[in-house]
Amino acid sequence: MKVTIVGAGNVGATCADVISYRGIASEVVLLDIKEGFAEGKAMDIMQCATTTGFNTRVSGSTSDYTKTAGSDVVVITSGIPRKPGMTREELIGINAGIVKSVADNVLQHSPDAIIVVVSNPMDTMTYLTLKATGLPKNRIIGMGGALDSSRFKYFLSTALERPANDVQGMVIGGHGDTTMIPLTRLASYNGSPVANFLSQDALDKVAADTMVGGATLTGLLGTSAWYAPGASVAYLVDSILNDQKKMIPCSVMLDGEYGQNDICMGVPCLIGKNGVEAIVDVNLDDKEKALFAKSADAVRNMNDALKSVLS
Ligand SMILES: NC(=O)c1ccc[n+]([C@@H]2O[C@H](COP(=O)([O-])OP(=O)(O)OC[C@H]3O[C@@H](n4cnc5c(N)ncnc54)[C@H](O)[C@@H]3O)[C@@H](O)[C@H]2O)c1
Ligand SMILES: O=C(O)C[C@H](O)C(=O)O
Repeated sequence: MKVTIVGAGNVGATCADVISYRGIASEVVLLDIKEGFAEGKAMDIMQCATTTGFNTRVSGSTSDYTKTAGSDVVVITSGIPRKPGMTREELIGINAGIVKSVADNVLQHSPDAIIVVVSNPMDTMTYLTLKATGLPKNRIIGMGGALDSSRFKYFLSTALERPANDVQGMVIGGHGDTTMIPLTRLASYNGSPVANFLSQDALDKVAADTMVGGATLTGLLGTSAWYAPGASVAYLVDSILNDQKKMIPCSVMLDGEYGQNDICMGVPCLIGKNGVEAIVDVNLDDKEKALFAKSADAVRNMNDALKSVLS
C-alpha cells in the first residue's frame, strides 16, 4: 500500500515517521516544494529502519508528482501553520491556493486515491478539495476530530489522574478554537460516565482546554503542534489502509446528517478501505444540537471566503 504525503514539514514528516515505524504502509512518498527538503526528511526517517525495525520504503520528491503515482491515500499537509496569536481561519488566503493546486496535481497521478486534508482552516480546505476535484464524498476526509479527541482524552485523563487509554471521548463540530464541541456528556472512564468522577467545573475546564488545545501549543512552541497531529493522521490512514472501520470523528460532507447540508465538518465516521463508509448518529441532546448548528454557521461563513478560489 502506498501513501503520499504532500508537505514534508512538521506534520507531514511526523506522519511519515509514525506510518513507517508502525508498518502501516509498504511505501511512503514525501513531496515538498522546498528543494531537497522532502528527500532529506525521507533519508533521515529511513536511517531509523534498522534501529526501530521497519520495512516501509520512504522516499522524497521535490515537486515531482510522477513519484506519487498509484497512491492509495494522499495526505495534504502543505501550507503555512499559524503563529502565536493567530486563528486557523487567518491561514485561508495562502492555504486555499496551495491546497487546490496540490489536489489537482495528486489526482493526475493517483486518480483513485482517498485524500486526507490536514492544512488549515481544515474544514474549509476539505470543502474546497471536494468542490474543486468533484470526487465522491467518501474519498475526501478532513483530519481534525481525531486530534481534538486525543487532546480531550488527555485533558480528561489529567483531571481524572488516570491513564489516557482508560478514557473514551469524542470532539465533533468544526476544527476551530470556538467551533469544536467536546462531547463531555458521552465521555467515559472505562465505561462509566466521566461525570461520576469529575465536577461540572472540572468538566467545563477540560472542554475549554480542549478547544484551545492547538492555540496553547502554538503559544508554547512558536508554531503549531506536530507530534499529535502527525500521529492522528497516521491513525486515520491505518484505519483506511487496513480497513479497520474505526469510528473516528472526521470532517466530511454532510447531506442532511446532523441537520446540515453542503458543508464539511466533524462528525463520527466509520473509516475503512472506501474512506468514509458511514456517518454515525450519536443522538445529540438539544444543547449539543444547538452547539452543532452554531459551529456550522461559523464554518459556512468561512466557506463563503472560497468563492473567488472556486470561481
Ligand atoms: N488539521 C489539523 O488537525 C492540523 C494539525 C496541525 C497542523 N495543521 C495544519 O497543517 C499545515 C502544515 O503544518 P506544519 O506544521 O507541518 O507546517 P510546516 O511549515 O512545518 O510544513 C508545511 C510544508 O508545506 C510545504 N509546502 C508549501 N506549499 C507547498 C506546495 N504547494 N506543495 C508542496 N509543499 C508545499 C512547505 O514547504 C512546508 O515544508 C498547516 O496549515 C497547519 O495549520 C492542521
Ligand atoms: O492549532 C493549529 O493551528 C494547528 C492544528 O490545527 C492543531 O490543532 O494543532
